[in-house]
Amino acid sequence: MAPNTADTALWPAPHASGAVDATVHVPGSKSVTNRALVLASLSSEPGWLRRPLRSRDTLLMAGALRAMGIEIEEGVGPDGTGEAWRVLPTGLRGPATVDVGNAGTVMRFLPPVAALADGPVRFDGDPRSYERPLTGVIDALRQLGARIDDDGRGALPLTVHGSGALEGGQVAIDASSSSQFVSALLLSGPRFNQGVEVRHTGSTLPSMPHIRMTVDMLRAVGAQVDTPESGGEPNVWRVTPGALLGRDLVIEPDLSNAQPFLAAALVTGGKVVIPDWPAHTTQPGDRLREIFTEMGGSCELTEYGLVFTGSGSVHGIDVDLGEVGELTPGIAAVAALADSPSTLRGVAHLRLHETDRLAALTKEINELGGDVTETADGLHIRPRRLHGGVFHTYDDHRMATAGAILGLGVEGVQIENVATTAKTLPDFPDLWTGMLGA
Ligand SMILES: O=C(O)C1=C[C@@H](OP(=O)(O)O)[C@@H](O)[C@H](O)C1
Ligand SMILES: C=C(OP(=O)(O)O)C(=O)O
Repeated sequence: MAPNTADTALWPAPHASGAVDATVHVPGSKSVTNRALVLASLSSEPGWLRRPLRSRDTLLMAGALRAMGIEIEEGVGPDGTGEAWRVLPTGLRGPATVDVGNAGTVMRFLPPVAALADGPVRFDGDPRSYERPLTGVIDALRQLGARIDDDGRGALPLTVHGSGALEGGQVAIDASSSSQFVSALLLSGPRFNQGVEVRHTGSTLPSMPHIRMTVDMLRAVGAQVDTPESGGEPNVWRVTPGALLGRDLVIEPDLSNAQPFLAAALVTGGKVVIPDWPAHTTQPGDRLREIFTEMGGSCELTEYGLVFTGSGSVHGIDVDLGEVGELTPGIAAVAALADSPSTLRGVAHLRLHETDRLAALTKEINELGGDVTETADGLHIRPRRLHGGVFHTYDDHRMATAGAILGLGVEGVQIENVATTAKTLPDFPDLWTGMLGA
């Protein structure tokens, strides 16, 4: 299937002439929006998503659920303000065809949903989606009673032969390559006849905050979930079968997409305010308050939102990003502009993200004159004086935003295919130039 139209045009990344001082309204969270769409589709009553993210990944999720018979009406919310989507769950139908694009959430969260449809559901996507791991989901669904046709590689393309119900029960998987395997099975678990018990058998498990997000959102729609943190066995999650409630959910801003704007305050010694930063959240981007403070900034969480201020100095950091891997490209970009070296650890699984992010960051920063080396599970970054040049993005939204951060401090950086930010943040170029007052 054809990838998202690649835009090979070069976008001159704006160079900051001084300290930024801006308020940036960041659109809704990809991870929350796509979980909310799945849960609302599996509910026994209609629900609302308010301030959903409208981006390639969330529109692919909505399109896929619609293909399986769910009605999703896009409009304004019950109180007449702001965008809201109304989800009307109906029986899940096949035959259907799902385009996952390169969305991990779509390719992992929907095969379990498809197992509940009453006919075959064919999954296909961008060329990169064929390379991203899916074994945990495919093997688990087979153990739980589903029939799946694939080409034996444990990846897309594939067809799930839904039979209207799935027995469910106990399953053991290795989710060391993606936390999304665990989230996928838990999200549909309440609708399996016996619910589901997922046991992770691998030695590491990335992105724990995203698994907590899954558990919290399941509980918010009435599911009963037992977790290692609630006194259960380590690495075991249990979801009891039961009906899910329709909710009226306000989607939080995407804190990982707030990262480039916070980085702008940090590298220019300026100030950026992100309204509606949640006081409590499972989003991994919340760790930026601590990480970017250690790198030289300071922040204050007010009722209005997060106020983040750079000091004019940017320091290197030695940090394990295993829990918050999607923050790595932005942290690497800041680290390349710092006054001391950095070591980013715990992120070997990033080699299987939108692109091999460790290889891509190393190559692209070094081509601007940087000194980055790959380690077994991360990056060493020794800041050097950088120069302008083309920053390739490999259809990876976070490579594009990382390049924009570098451009603030380095004149003449040109980002290839900035349009790839549409995966999770279609407004990025306008928000960025707006922040800079251009
Ligand atoms: O469940 C989610 O919404 C996500 C989980 C993480 O995936 P991995 O565990 O595969 O890194 C994260 O990197 C991705 O951006 C979103
Ligand atoms: C890894 C990411 O996305 P996906 O949901 O496609 O895995 C990401 O957004 O950084």
